[in-house]
Amino acid sequence: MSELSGKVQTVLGLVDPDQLGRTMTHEHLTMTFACCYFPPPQGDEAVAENPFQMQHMHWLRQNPYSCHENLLLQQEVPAVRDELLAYRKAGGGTIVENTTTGIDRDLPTLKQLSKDTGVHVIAGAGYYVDCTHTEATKRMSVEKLTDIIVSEVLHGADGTDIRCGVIGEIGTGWPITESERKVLRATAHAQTQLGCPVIIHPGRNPTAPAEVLRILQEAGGDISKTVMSHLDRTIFDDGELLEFAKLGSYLEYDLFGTEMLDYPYNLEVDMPSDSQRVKTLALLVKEGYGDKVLVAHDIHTKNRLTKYGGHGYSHILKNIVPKMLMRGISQHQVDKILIDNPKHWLTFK
Ligand SMILES: CC(=O)NCCS(=O)(=O)O
Repeated sequence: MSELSGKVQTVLGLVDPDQLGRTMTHEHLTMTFACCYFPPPQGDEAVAENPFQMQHMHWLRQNPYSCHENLLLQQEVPAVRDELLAYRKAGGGTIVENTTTGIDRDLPTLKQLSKDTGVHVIAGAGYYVDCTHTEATKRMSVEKLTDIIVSEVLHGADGTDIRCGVIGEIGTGWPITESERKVLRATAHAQTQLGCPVIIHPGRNPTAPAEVLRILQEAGGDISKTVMSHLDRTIFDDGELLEFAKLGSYLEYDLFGTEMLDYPYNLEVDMPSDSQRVKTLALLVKEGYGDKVLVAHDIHTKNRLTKYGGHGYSHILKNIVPKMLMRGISQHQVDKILIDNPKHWLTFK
């Protein structure tokens, strides 16, 4: 039996799963999202150049990806440290930091943030979406990719001895590219060796999540230990959602706090409000999927930090939990979503 078995691996080492407490399973503390810059609407170029003023905050919420500076979360380490202290005060215990290769993972900073704040931080192994894969990555065999991912968990990543505790977020687009398929197969092979948690960023099409699970399953992956992220911007029809839920992965609503009229990466998408997200969680619980639901904010741009008038990492604990209770989700069920489900997912087999 490996030393990881029955434990959770944080950036500060192995911990007992009962120590995690309330857990956000999909956040970023330091990363760059420059890969996904989207040009501003015509006529808004001047605002986009200089957006961090009070009168531009609404614009920034509507167009977060159209300002280069907004995509550089890695410049905000002191603000993130303050946010983590506030998160602890609000009752938070753990954050899964989903930054993988391609969007500037910074393990020494994650380790320091965890030491400074007492929040458990779990880092992600593997690769983000195709446009961030280097030519060298694209040329690698599945076996080579598997070895790298396994080593990031067992020995440390990016030339450090800081070890990752999950694989992901593994990035996929729509359609899924050949390079992304190889990374998915490598993810499944690494998961088979390690018995570890996996988390997926699906493409923006309602059929993308099921297709990813199919590829993972064919390569031997453990779907019951895999999280499907970003369902709030991916599957909109309740019937389709319940069909997808039958496949057995964790179901993650991780864009809490995001309000935007036009979702630039897919204009077909109507981004739900937080109230609509809570309604969907209540549906999943009622239909018997309460032990599969996970939640987070997926903070990946500056404007979502409280420093810039955003909701911050404590929004779910402070505002969404009361709303969940008001909409008939029991305290017992809330505790499952925030404590028990993350704990079971994050514990190595
Ligand atoms: C960092 C990341 O991948 N966030 C997801 C943004 S998306 O617009 O929901 O795809």
